Order: sequence, then C-alpha cells, then structure tokens
Amino acid sequence: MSNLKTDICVIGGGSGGLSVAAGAAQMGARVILIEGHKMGGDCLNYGCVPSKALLAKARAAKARGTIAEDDFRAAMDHVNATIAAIEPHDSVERFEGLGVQVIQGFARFTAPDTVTVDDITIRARRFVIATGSSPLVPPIPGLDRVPFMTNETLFAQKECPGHLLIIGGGPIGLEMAQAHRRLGAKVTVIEGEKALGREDPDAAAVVLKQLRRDGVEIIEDAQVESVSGHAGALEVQVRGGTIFAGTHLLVAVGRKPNLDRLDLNVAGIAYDRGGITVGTDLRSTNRRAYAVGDVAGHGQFTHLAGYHAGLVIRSLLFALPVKARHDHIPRVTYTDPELAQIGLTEAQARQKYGGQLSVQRIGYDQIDRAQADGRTDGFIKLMVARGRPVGVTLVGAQAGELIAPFALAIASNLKLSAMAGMVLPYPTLAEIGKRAAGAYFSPKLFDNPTVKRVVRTVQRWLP
Ligand SMILES: Cc1cc2nc3c(=O)[nH]c(=O)nc-3n(C[C@H](O)[C@H](O)[C@H](O)COP(=O)(O)OP(=O)(O)OC[C@H]3O[C@@H](n4cnc5c(N)ncnc54)[C@H](O)[C@@H]3O)c2cc1C
Ligand SMILES: NC(=O)c1ccc[n+]([C@@H]2O[C@H](COP(=O)([O-])OP(=O)(O)OC[C@H]3O[C@@H](n4cnc5c(N)ncnc54)[C@H](O)[C@@H]3O)[C@@H](O)[C@H]2O)c1
Repeated sequence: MSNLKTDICVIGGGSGGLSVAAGAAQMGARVILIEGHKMGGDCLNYGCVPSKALLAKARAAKARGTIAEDDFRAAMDHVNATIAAIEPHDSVERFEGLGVQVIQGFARFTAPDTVTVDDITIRARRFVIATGSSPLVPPIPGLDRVPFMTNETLFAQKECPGHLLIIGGGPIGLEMAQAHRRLGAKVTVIEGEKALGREDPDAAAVVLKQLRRDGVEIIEDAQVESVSGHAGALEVQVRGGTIFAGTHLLVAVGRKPNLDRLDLNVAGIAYDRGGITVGTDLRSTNRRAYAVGDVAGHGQFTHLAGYHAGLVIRSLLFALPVKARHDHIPRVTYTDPELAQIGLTEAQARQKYGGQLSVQRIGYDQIDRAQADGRTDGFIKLMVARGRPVGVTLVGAQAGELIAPFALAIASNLKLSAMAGMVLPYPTLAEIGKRAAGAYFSPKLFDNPTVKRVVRTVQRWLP
C-alpha cells in the first residue's frame, strides 16, 4: 500500500482530464492523473478521431465514384494510422515529461479528500472528475442475446458489413451511416422519433436528403421494440410490427455518464442520470471536487471538455472566480454536408425574443465560390436580436469551419456590425456569414426614406 499526497488529482485521461493535467502541471502544481483504460479517452480512441478519419475516406470514395474491394480495410487502416499519429500527444510518456504523475487504474473515493487505485491511496487538495461517458445500451428485449456494436467496437471491424442496421439517428448514427454507405455497406437507420431531432428541422432535412441520395435508408418514428437473430442475420422489430433485417447492428442511442466506479456517495458528491451536479463554477457538492466534460452533464463535446478544463485551471491554480456558460458552445455533425449550430435555433430564438427577432437566410447558391465549386446545397440562418447575433444554423459544405467567426461573435457578445464590416477574401465560402450579416442591415440602408433624403441633401450641397 502506498500513500500519495498532491495538490490536484485528475480522474480520467480524456479530453477534459488531460487538458487540466497538462495546464496545471506546466504552471507549477503537483498533479496526479489517474486513467483506468486508454489515455486520450473516447475522443481519440472511439469517438471524434476515428469517426472523422472514417468519414474522410468515405468522402474520398464518394468523390472517386467507385468502391474497390479493399476500400473498407484501407479506410480502417487510415483510422488506426490517424489515432497512432495523435496518440503520442496524449501518452503517459508525454505527461510524465510535463511533470504529471500518471497512475493507471480506476479511481474510487474512500473519503471526501481521498481516492484509491488498487493499493495506492491518494490524498489531494482538489479533485477534477473527468471520467467521460459510455454508450447507453437500452433495455430493448433481445439485445442481450445478439451480437451488436457500439462506438467502442465499431472501429475494430476488419470487413465491411453487408447490411448495417443502426438504432438511433443522432450524430453518431448518421455520421456512421454515411461513412459505411459510402464505403460499400447497405445501411438502414432506425430512429424512434426524428433523425437529428435536436437540430433546426430545415437544416436536418438538407442532411437527410443527401444521406438518402447516397442510398442510406432512414426510417423515422420507429421506436425499436425488440431485436433477434444471430451474427450475420439480425432482425430489428419496431413499434407497429415492421421488421428490418441486416447482417450487423450498431446501437447509437445516446450516452450515460461514467459514475459507477467512483463511489461518489462516500465523498458527498451529488449526481443524477445526467451526470455530476455542478454549479456554474463546475464545483460539485463536495467543494474539493470539480467535474468537467461529458460527466458534468452539460453536453458531450471535446471542445466543451477543453473549455471546462480552462475554467477549472483558473479556479484551481489562482483561486479566481469562474462562471461556465453554455450558450456559446458550437456543435457540428460531420456528415457531408455538415450541420453546424451555435447559440439558439430559429425556434428557440422566436420563443425567447418574439417580435424582436430577425432571421436572415442565405442559400449557398447565392455564394459565388459555392457555385464555382458546384457545392450549392445548404444555407445559413442567422438569428439577430437587438443588433447582436443570438444563433446561427449552417448546413452545407464546410459548415463546421464557417461557423468559427460566429463562435467568436457570440462568445464575445459582438455586434453584428462587426461581422458585416469584416473584409473577406473573394471568392470564399466564408462570405456566406458576411452576406447574412449584410442582409440584416441592407433594408435599414436601402429601403430607408430618411437615408434617401440625407443623400439627396448632401448631393445638392456638394460642389
Ligand atoms: C462516435 C463519437 C464521435 C464523436 N465525435 C465528436 C466530434 O466530432 N466532436 C466533438 O467535439 N465530440 C465528439 N464526440 C464526443 C467526445 O468524444 C466527448 O465529448 C469527449 O471525449 C469528452 O471528453 P471527457 O474528457 O469528458 O471524457 P473522455 O474523453 O471519454 O475521457 C474519460 C476518461 O476517463 C476514464 N475513466 C472513466 N472512469 C474512470 C475512473 N473511475 N478512474 C480512472 N479513469 C476513468 C476513461 O477510461 C476515459 O479515458 C464523439 C463521441 C463519440 C462516441
Ligand atoms: N460531431 C459531433 O460533435 C459528435 C458526433 C457524435 C457524437 N457526439 C456526441 O455524442 C452524443 C451521443 O450521440 P448519439 O448519436 O449516440 O445520441 P443522441 O442522443 O444524439 O441520438 C440518439 C437518437 O437515438 C434515438 N433513439 C433512442 N432510443 C431509441 C430506440 N429504442 N429506437 C429507436 N431510436 C431510438 C433518439 O430518438 C435519438 O434521436 C451526441 O449528443 C454528441 O454530444 C458528437
């Protein structure tokens, strides 16, 4: 049994935990990091990185217009190579080099200021819980008797599935549907409500149209009631009795926070189904313990975990007051076309601002670069209240990149005039944001009798 003492003990070496550990150690704190499984967490090993690498190869296959026998295997090789390229950045060696003491094993609280990992006891001034989330496996009758995949096993496939059935039409389900379809599989998505149901419905429709054009079958309002069969011959029955048959099954119906192993009650840390209960300062009901990322219950994104980490570092190291907000966190579904959202959707903004809201919509077809590239599907919707952007929905080519200036504008509460006054290189897709901002101001300038009167007066006086 060994007893360790430290300033900061970080539990979980994924996106959130690694950011806290690296930042705190480099600024002089004594840091112990505990990781029970793979350094890098979900994002590197089973999430963002492999899914985006697979989508990249799928997009290339689509552009070529043909699918070769070994495309799927080559795509998985690319997935593994991408993880391998990023892995050193998240490795035990790098963190030890930064001065972090890394302990491999699962942590469990044994007192409000103590955790244990096997036979090691760690007492810390502060804890940061960054244990992430896991795939939710719902109690669907029969699911426990058939082979199925989650994001934790999907990227270990060697052969392209013949016919992939996917339960769940959220971002995981749809990104993986398009990737597998474009790499040669038949794909059926079975969604209990509306696919991409959290998104602006007009924008979701643009994505679903392209997926269907690719040949993905998307069934909505089809709650799964049972699953049966065996490897290579699976059946999914939905409400109403319809049965969908396929060779493989992916379950992508959401996530659950990783709390089970932590013994949170011992440490006086409150939690519920959504995750650890935190205040705006990201502290739990045990003032020594913070929670960041997926386990903190405010969304599941790597950039959110990174944002939380930055705040917690300020609080931990400098005792500065911090206040997390979540209204400026963008999200992107990386299908082709991409769907990006920041701030309020149109429906949310109408509810909040009523008659004060103005919505500007510009199609990609109005952007010269989109015409030149032949990528005219999609649009931007810009929600403006009191002269400031309060939400942006972007669907189309590179929407995830094009949302960036609005991430700055909304985070910094900039006026829309800053966006409209920006000079952008021509011809770029980014002009779509400036065009939307300009569209807000043009009636004020061009359909305004006062402006016309002033211009006429000035013209009369000019020599
Ligand atoms: C298929 C998929 C695609 C995704 N794509 C994107 C994307 O494109 N963009 C995006 O922003 N987000 C994406 N996400 C979400 C993103 O992966 C997560 O939001 C992010 O990884 C959360 O970081 P985290 O630090 O909270 O948790 P994680 O990165 O999951 O790290 C948690 C770590 O804690 C460890 N752990 C758990 N319990 C213990 C314990 N008791 N003791 C010690 N260690 C423990 C785990 O082993 C894990 O390594 C995707 C997720 C999935 C599943
Ligand atoms: N690009 C990204 O940033 C990205 C990509 C993937 C995942 N993620 C993160 O991971 C989270 C989880 O993604 P997800 O797609 O698993 O979950 P999700 O909650 O976003 O979507 C799950 C879908 O499954 C449906 N569903 C649930 N039970 C069902 C049933 N019995 N039968 C049929 N349909 C059912 C729901 O109606 C929902 O539409 C996301 O919310 C996101 O935060 C992010």
